[in-house]
Amino acid sequence: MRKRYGDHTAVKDVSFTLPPGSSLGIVGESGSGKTTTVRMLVGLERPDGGTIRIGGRDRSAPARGRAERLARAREIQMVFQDPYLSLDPRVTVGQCVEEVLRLHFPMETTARRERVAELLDQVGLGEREAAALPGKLSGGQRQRVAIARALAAEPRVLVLDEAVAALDVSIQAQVLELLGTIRREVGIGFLFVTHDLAVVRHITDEVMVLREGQVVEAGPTAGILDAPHHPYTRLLLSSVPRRGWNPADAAAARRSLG
Ligand SMILES: Nc1ncnc2c1ncn2[C@@H]1O[C@H](COP(=O)(O)OP(=O)(O)OP(=O)(O)O)[C@@H](O)[C@H]1O
Repeated sequence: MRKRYGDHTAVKDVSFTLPPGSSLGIVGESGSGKTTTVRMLVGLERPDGGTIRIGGRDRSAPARGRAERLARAREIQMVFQDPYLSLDPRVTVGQCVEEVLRLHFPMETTARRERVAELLDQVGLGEREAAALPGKLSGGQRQRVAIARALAAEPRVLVLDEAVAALDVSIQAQVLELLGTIRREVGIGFLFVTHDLAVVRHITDEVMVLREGQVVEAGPTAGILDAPHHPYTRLLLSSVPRRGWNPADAAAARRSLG
């Protein structure tokens, strides 16, 4: 698929397949086109060219009517980096999850409330959190709410755009573990947008490296991270701070790539 903004091409040529239940990482420097790619998938941006198909349904053209929009929304859900912005501060956690159920599934109120409790339980939240406004929760808890809300639609694919980037490292680990469990239990596919290669190693089977709106390298995660072929991938790996890391070397490698 392709996307231009004015005379700047944000996504030139990106194409991939996500088998059911698998997890694909999309990595690349800031501005490489990661977010634009997933925004096209979920329907927040319109592609200028190419085809998008989820579960056999073509979604390259804009949705026609409410039923079609809803059906598309059910198939792919997104969790953003900042749940402060994506959760309504005036709506309790329980109501926020319930709204999604009301939108997608006709159900008796009692059954719906039970399902809300079940979804919150799945992400490690209880009655106390269900009754709270998002502002009363920690960052990690809010991200759990965003995950429960996305799961409520029972999507085939969950897009996580820097979904753990804003969390403390220890909370990050808990949320990543939770996501791993959910993938095993629910069999949902993950598209994980991140600049963090440690996260990629932990949570994805395959990885796709984007540079200036194009895929420079793609394949099984361990292979790419342990033996990258493309100089740009090597550069991304050498830019990760670790013992003995020298920022000057990483900056020089970046300059030599142009
Ligand atoms: N709405 C927009 N209008 C104009 N240009 C845009 C818009 N959205 C993105 N771009 C440009 O498209 C390019 C790709 O941006 P994109 O956000 O997809 O990159 P990214 O890899 O997700 O970066 P980051 O990690 O910083 O979010 C950038 O050069 C960006 O400035």
